[in-house]
Amino acid sequence: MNSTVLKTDLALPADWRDFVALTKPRVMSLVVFTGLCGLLAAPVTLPPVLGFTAILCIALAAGAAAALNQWYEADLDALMKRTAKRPLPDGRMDRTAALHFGVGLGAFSVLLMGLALNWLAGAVLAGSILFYVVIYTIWLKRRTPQNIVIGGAAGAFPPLIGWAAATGDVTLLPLLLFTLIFLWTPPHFWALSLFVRSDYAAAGVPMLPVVSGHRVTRQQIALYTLPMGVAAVAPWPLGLTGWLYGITASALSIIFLALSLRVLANRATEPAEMGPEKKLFAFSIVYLFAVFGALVADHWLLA
Ligand code: HEM
Ligand SMILES: CC(C)=CCC/C(C)=C/CC/C(C)=C/COP(=O)(O)OP(=O)(O)O
Repeated sequence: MNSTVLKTDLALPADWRDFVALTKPRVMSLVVFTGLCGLLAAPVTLPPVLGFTAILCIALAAGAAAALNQWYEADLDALMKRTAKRPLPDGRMDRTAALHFGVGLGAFSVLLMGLALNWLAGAVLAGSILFYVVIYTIWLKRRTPQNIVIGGAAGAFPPLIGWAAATGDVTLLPLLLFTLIFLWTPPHFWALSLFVRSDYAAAGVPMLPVVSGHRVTRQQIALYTLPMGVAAVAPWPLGLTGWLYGITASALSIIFLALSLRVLANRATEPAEMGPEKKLFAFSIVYLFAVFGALVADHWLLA
């Protein structure tokens, strides 16, 4: 954080809606869904109360990480159109409230996970909060265009945490699910960054399209999509899932690849209303919901 005077220094008392907004609930929905699928695809079925507690802990931890991210970067959020109306830059909440909320929620989620489920799940949950806040937000985001490649690992942990909560260990399938989200994050984010490039440029954030331009970003998107598809399909030939998952993941990965090739072929330097980048970004979200949904359907219907 720099020492710029922000509206947040003069903030009004926030109401509960501002605290909900601080948890980035729409992004959290996919984080929680992948965590739930990791838990439901595990070979151990938890009693419903424990399963619910584990998912609640993942949701609270993701909300805590989002709050701490916004506590640290209120100055950046104030400079970008997309984020200027968030509770801190808009002056509806002061930074200390966001910090206390984030630390409290994060500590509570980790303790509850450790005590109610197991400490492996608790430790990985703590690690993912710290990864997002310290490695991505504080260390890498303002320094390198590789910020989201490395920092994106934070968002890849939830299925592994769900699995660890159910079984107390981590095997090849949750590691492949981690790898899938890890490789999905760059195309997901770089597609979006191509059409909000001017926001990042105005805020001085070194995202790939700002530093290296459209062409390189589009090449990198296509480059990550290939191993992402391999990681998505791999559990099927390895015998870790059945045909239902395998066929769904293959079909969706082919569509993802086709959309990324359209992005690669695009030469436009101004964002279009429904250009290939917007389509790929929207599809990236549907893709992850559908692949993880298929994993659970496969496990429960074919097991
Ligand atoms: C470093 C990694 C990531 C970065 C930088 C990133 C960045 C973004 C950004 C900037 C948005 C625009 C929406 C907003 O204003 O909040 C977005 C949307 C979204 N992201 Fe990501 N993302 C990352 C990883 C993830 C992960 C791991 C997930 C879930 C597994 C995810 C799920 C979503 C969803 C569901 C949306 C749509 C939200 C909406 O409908 O408004 N993202 N992402
Ligand atoms: C369990 C647990 C702790 C999960 C964490 C999940 C996680 C790391 C999700 C990352 C998603 C996300 C919105 C990144 C935004 O980057 P940004 O902060 O640069 O986006 P912004 O520009 O919208 O603020």
